Amino acid sequence: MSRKVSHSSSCLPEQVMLVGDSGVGKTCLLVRFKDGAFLAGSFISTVGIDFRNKVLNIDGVKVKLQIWDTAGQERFRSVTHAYYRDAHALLLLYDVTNKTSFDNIQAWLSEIHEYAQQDVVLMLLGNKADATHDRVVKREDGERLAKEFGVPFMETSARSGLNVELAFTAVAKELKHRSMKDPNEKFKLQEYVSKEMKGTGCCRS
Ligand SMILES: Nc1nc2c(ncn2[C@@H]2O[C@H](COP(=O)(O)OP(=O)(O)OP(=O)(O)O)[C@@H](O)[C@H]2O)c(=O)[nH]1
Repeated sequence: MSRKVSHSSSCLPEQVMLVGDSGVGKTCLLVRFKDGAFLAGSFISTVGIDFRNKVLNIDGVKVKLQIWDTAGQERFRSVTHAYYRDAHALLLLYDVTNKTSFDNIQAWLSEIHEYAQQDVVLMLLGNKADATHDRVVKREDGERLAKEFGVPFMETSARSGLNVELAFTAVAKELKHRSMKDPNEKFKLQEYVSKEMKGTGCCRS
């Protein structure tokens, strides 16, 4: 995707899309990030696509994120396809308590390669890391898969807030650096994520 103008200076929003199977927690992750709350209770599936805006201050520069929450259900897949090409970043989620959602990541990646821009910023998130008793996908499995496909990875929890801010901030930093005119200023998303990431042990955020 060639974006010659600086989005930060032209105030155009950076478009970040949340994708993954139905029920992995895309809406909850967005609500946690936007409002700092967890949507507990009955699960209402997203219909089609929804979006929220949030402005982040990244190293003194305002970065506007327009975050699209897509429906994970198969029947809305054609709607989602239409939005891929305009996305600057994709957060691909699976649910650590749902093996099928993890097994489907390869299919999601194929879809992303087919429909999204070649240089789209991509990050893999293993959500519901708080659900220790129900966990069926180990963190190492997520790490292995991410390494295999060369994408940054972290576990998150919309319930506890673990790494939620970090996931969006990391993407915003990468997008900001890409839109800057100074090519000498390099930002390494993978390194930043590894440095800042919190584990799922005793010290959750
Ligand atoms: N324990 C736990 N439950 C979560 C977490 N995130 C979401 N959930 C629960 O998982 C269910 C589905 O969450 P949603 O955010 O609606 O899932 P979605 O991916 O947006 O689903 P679709 O809209 O159908 O694509 C809800 O019952 C949430 O309360 C989390 O981090 N931890």
